[in-house]
Amino acid sequence: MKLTWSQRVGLLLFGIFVLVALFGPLVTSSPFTIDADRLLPPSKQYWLGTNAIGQDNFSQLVHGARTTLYIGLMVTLISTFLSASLGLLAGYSKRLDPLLNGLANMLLVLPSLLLILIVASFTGGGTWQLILTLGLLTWPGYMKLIRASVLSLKEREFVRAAQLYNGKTGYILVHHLLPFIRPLVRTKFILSFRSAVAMEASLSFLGVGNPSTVSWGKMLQDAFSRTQTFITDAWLWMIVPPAVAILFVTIALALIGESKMTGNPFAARLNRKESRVVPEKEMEHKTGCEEPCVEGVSLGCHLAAAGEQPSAIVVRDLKVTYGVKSIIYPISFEVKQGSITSLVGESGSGKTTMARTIYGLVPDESVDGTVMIDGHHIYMNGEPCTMQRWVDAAYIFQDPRNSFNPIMTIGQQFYETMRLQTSKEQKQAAAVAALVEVQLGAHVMSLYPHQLSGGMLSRALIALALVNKPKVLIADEPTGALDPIVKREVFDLLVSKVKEYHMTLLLITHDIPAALHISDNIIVLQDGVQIQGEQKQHYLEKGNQLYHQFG
Ligand SMILES: Nc1ncnc2c1ncn2[C@@H]1O[C@H](COP(=O)(O)OP(=O)(O)OP(=O)(O)O)[C@@H](O)[C@H]1O
Repeated sequence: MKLTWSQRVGLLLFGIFVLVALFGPLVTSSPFTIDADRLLPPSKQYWLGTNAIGQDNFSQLVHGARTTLYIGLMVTLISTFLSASLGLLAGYSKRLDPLLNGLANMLLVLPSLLLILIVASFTGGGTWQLILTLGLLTWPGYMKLIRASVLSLKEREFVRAAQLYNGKTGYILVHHLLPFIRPLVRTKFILSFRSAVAMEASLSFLGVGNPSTVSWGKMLQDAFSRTQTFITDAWLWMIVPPAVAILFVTIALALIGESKMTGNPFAARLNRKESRVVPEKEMEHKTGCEEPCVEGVSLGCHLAAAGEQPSAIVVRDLKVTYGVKSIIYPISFEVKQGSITSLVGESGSGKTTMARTIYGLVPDESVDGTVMIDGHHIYMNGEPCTMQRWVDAAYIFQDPRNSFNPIMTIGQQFYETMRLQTSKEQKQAAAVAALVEVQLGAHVMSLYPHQLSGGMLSRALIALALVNKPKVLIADEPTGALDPIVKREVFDLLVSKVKEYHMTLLLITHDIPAALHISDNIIVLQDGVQIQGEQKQHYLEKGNQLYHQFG
C-alpha cells in the first residue's frame, strides 16, 4: 500500500507518542514523587518544571502518555468491535435488526457526553470503568453505517449464491461481507481512537477517572483547579505541554484517518465495482425442503413408475404474489429429464420470478402451488431444505459480474461450491478441468472477477455451475450482457455442455430464434400468464422475425 505524505506524517507523529508511552516510563522518575519546590520553572533537572505540589511535570507527561493511549486503545477496540459485529448482524439478520438498530437509535438520541458522565459517575472512577463506559456507549454511529452497507450488499447475487451453497451465517458474514466493510472498520478505528483520547482528557478534566493514575486530562484538571497556575507563568509548563500532546495525537490520528478514507486502494476498487452493479430489489431467500424420491409419493416418481421419461422439474398450479400484486398466475408445466425448455416473454412478464421460484429463491409466503426439482419438493411449509444447490441443481444468475464476489479470486469461489471433492488438490483439479472445458485457462483461478472480461466471466459462471455436474440447470439470460458474437459462442458452449452431460436445462432468454433452435419445449409468459395455441405461435413468429431484423 502506497502511503501518502499526510499518512506518513501522521504515522511518524503517532509513532513518537507510542514510543514515549512504551519506553518513557522506564527512564523517567515516578510521576507521584514530591521532591521539589512547588511551581518551579523549567530547568535542567525538571525539563517542564514542577506542578503545584512539587511533582515533575515531564515525568507526569510521559506517564500520562501511557495512560491516555492505553485508555484510547482499549476504548477503540471495544467500540470498533461492537460497531462491526453488531452492524454486520443487524444488516444481515432481519430478526436481530429491530433490536440492535433500536438500541443504536436510542443511544444516538441521548446526549452522549451527559450519558457518559452519568454512567461514569455511577460506575466509579476506575480506569476500566472509564474504558467500558466509553467503549460501550460510542459504537452506534458506525454500527449504523456498517448496517446500511450490509443491507445493500446482502442483496447482491454473490451473497445469494453463497447462501445457496454454504448457508452458514457466520461463514458468509466473515468471508463475504466483512472484507467489504473493512475500510469502514479501519476508519472507525482511527476516528474512535482520536475521540477516545479527547474524551478521556475531557472526562479526567471534569474529575471523572481514576484518581490514582496520571493522564494528560488529569494534568490539565490539576492545573486548572489551582489559582496559582494563572497568576504566575506556571500555566506555560503545566497546561501547554499536556494540551499540545492531546492536540498532536489527535492531529496524527486525523492525518492517518484522512489518508485511509481517501487513499485506500481497496476502497477505490470497491467504489469502482459498486458503480457497475445495481443492487436488486429485496427478495428474501427462503429455502424449501427436500422430499426424497419415495415411490408413490412424489410426482416425478409417479411418472417414472408409469414408465414415462421422468420429469426433472415439475410445476403445478404455481402462483407467485408479492404483497397484493400477482406476478405469476397459476401455471403448470413439466420439464423432462435431459430436455431443454426455454422460458420466453416480454420484459417484466415474470420470467426471472418464475426461475427464482423454481430454484427456491422466493419467500414461502409469496408462493402457492407445487414445485419439484429432481424429485425434491422445493416449497413445503418452510421445512428446512436439504436439496443440494449447486450439486443437484445449479442456477446461473442474470448478471455474471454481480454473481461473483469481487474481492475473492475465481478459484476461491469455485472451492466454495464444491462439496463432492474433499481435498484441496481434488477441488483444484476439478475447477481447472471445468474452466478448461469452457475454454478458460487454469490461470483464471488466481484472478479476481474485475480482471476478467464480460465474456470470460460468463464462461467462468457456466464452469462454476457445471463443476458439480448438476442434473438440472436453470440459466437466467446467461448471455444477456454480451455482444452478439460472444453471446452466440457462450450460448453454444452452454448448450453443448448441457447435452454432453445429459442435463436438464430451463433457459430464460429473449433470443427467440435461439430458443426455437435448441428447445424441446418453449413456455411463453405474458404478464405472468402462460399463453398457448395461436397466441403463443403468433408471439414466437413475431419475436423470431423482429430478432432477425434488429438482433
Ligand atoms: N421482489 C419483488 N417485489 C415486488 N415485485 C417484484 C419483485 N421482483 C419482481 N417484481 C415484479 O415482478 C414483475 C416481473 O418481474 P421479472 O423480473 O420476473 O420479469 P422478467 O420477465 O424476468 O423481466 P426481464 O426480461 O426484464 O428480466 C415485474 O413487474 C416486477 O416489477
